[in-house]
Amino acid sequence: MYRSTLMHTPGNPFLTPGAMQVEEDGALLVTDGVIAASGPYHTLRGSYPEVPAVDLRGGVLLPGFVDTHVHYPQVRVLGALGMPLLDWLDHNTLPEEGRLADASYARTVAHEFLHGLTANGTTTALVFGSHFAPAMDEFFGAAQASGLRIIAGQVVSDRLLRPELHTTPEQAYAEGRGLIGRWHGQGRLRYAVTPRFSLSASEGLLEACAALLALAPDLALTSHINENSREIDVVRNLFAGARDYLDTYERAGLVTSRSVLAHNVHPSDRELEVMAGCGCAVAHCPCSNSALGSGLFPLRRHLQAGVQVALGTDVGAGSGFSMLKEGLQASFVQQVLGEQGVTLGAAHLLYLATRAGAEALGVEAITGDFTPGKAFDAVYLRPDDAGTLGTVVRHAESPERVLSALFTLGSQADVARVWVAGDEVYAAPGRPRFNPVWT
Ligand SMILES: Nc1nc2[nH]cnc2c(=O)[nH]1
Ligand SMILES: [Zn+2]
Repeated sequence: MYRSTLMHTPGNPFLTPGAMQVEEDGALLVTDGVIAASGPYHTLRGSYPEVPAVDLRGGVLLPGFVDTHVHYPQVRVLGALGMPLLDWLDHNTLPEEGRLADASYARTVAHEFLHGLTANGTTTALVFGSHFAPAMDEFFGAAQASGLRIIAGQVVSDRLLRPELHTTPEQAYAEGRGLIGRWHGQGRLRYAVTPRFSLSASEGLLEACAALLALAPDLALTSHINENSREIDVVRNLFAGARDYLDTYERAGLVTSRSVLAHNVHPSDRELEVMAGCGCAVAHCPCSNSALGSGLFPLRRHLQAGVQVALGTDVGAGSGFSMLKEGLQASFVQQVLGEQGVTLGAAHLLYLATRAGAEALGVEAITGDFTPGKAFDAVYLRPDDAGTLGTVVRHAESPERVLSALFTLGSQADVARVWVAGDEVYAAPGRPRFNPVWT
């Protein structure tokens, strides 16, 4: 049993006011990694007098974060500011992605990347992989050892990047099939078919991706869409017969309820309608959109069309692995949009960072909130008493204000412990260990 302040969003606060549930002195009973009961601590204590409680008072226990868009080979190139997308790819990012041809280099990067996720409280992620199959074997091996829930795949491209990053439709299919056979469905791992974006993918390569997607019903598909105006112009010229950017994927059969497309900063109404109809989700990456000057995300139009939206950090165009920071930036972007924006309160941010991500990835029956029956995937945030966040939290007048302070001021430094399916996958170094106590 875990005793803490609990906050989670089993409902959707965009549809239902009051969708966030808070238990100021709450408890979760966890059996074999699954939440068996939840409620006020004293109620659970009465029902389960013999069960020891881990005392996590003084902080807040949230569902583990779900990052729906983050690039494994880009951890070392975080922090290059001031470039638009295509320059940033050419000058900053693709040279580094080429270095993952060396499997031992890739192994080190995989560990650095996975540590970034766990240390920030992310327990589930849809990960854009490397162009190299051996680098993906290294990654999946490390991901399996990390205990995280990871959906990832080899990135494929056959034009306009750098020659060493190009494949062919035949090679992409053969390597993807091998990786799916070795890793898809192993423990907490799943495979995502991953064409980089239509700009770097011929129609033949997109068809090879569709053939991979047909290999199993629970494979995912992820790519980029409508991120930057210059990128959109290039795609328009490359696919003369396509109605719009989405159509380049649609014609290949890649737009389904298993698809998660990142960015969509500049969608047409038709694209939003098709995405909503198919149940294709959008990974909104506000830090990346701001850093690359891609634009201000039209959240209101997505919500009105009924498109599922979740959050992604988009490391390395974004600003790090913190889903708290991503939530804050999402809120800032909507504020900057003025009347066209959607005011995002703490409950919206928590939903976008947890349950919405689980829905986008089709894993909401397993993770994303603390309803009994879900896995115990959780992050324990314990601000330092001496810091500004500690001061604000101590004086906050409501749990909602505590949560918005966590999004505003919280960081990796406040992540004390992280669990996936009841397994502790991270404990902050130098923090006191919380031993089970009888209370
Ligand atoms: N932000 C971002 N957009 C992309 N579009 C194609 N590749 C990338 C990438 O690595 N990052
Ligand atoms: Zn990306």
